[in-house]
Amino acid sequence: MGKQANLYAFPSVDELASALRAYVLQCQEAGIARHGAFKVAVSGGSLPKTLAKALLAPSEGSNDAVKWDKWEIFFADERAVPLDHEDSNYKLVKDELLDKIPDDQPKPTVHAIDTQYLDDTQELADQYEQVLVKSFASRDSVKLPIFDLLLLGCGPDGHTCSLFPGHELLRETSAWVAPIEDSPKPPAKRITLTLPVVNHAVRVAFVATGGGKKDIMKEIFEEGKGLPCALVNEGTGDRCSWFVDNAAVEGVVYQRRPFSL
Ligand SMILES: O=C1O[C@H](COP(=O)(O)O)[C@@H](O)[C@H](O)[C@H]1O
Repeated sequence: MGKQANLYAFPSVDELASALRAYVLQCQEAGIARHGAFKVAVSGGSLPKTLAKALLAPSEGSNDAVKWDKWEIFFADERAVPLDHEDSNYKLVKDELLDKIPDDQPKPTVHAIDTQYLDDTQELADQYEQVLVKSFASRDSVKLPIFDLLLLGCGPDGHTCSLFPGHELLRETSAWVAPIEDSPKPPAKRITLTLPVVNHAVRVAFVATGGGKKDIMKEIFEEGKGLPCALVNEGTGDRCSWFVDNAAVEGVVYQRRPFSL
């Protein structure tokens, strides 16, 4: 059997956040060593809050520093709304994390959507794909962009990014970024990284917390059933790590690993 996703379960969100920090910083150092920058895409939903807990904690020395000036932050998915709209993933990440980076620290480069294309989700997706093309080199020279890290959430239906169970977008093979106009979770109009891009990342980390996630975690880890999160597990193997609290995996039959880098 091929290598499987790592499942790290913690008694509390604080313990999860501390391990997540160590993991993200290891990915940061690997990205900087590879190409002088850390290219990371983040989700909305419940992830930014836990991520902020991890990254805004005081540094415990030079090996534990968030090098914000090296960070290029992209969005794993985004809703087709203005950047100050309550549904905007950019606003969520800004409010929870970016605005709380202490003033004496450098700021990351943040790649938001271009809101002049909100009325045309295909164009919105194409324009965001061009942002990736500029950062990762041309589509002619690279078949797929390789993110250093994707930080993803898992919806209660098993969706991740804006890739929903049973949706035709799961079969997209060519686009890096795709529009969706019929998201079952509002708002309906969004753009998302496609499954091939997600599965091509150097590392993928899911964060899922709370008892509300345990039923879908059981389905993902015990049955799969083509759920988007399960497709990422299958596509990335042990490049994929789940950071969960015990409540999210209560009763889930899947081997937990002790966390270590
Ligand atoms: O709609 C979305 O939902 C997912 C999952 O959110 P969560 O609140 O259940 O963690 C999120 O990852 C995605 O970015 C967002 O657009």
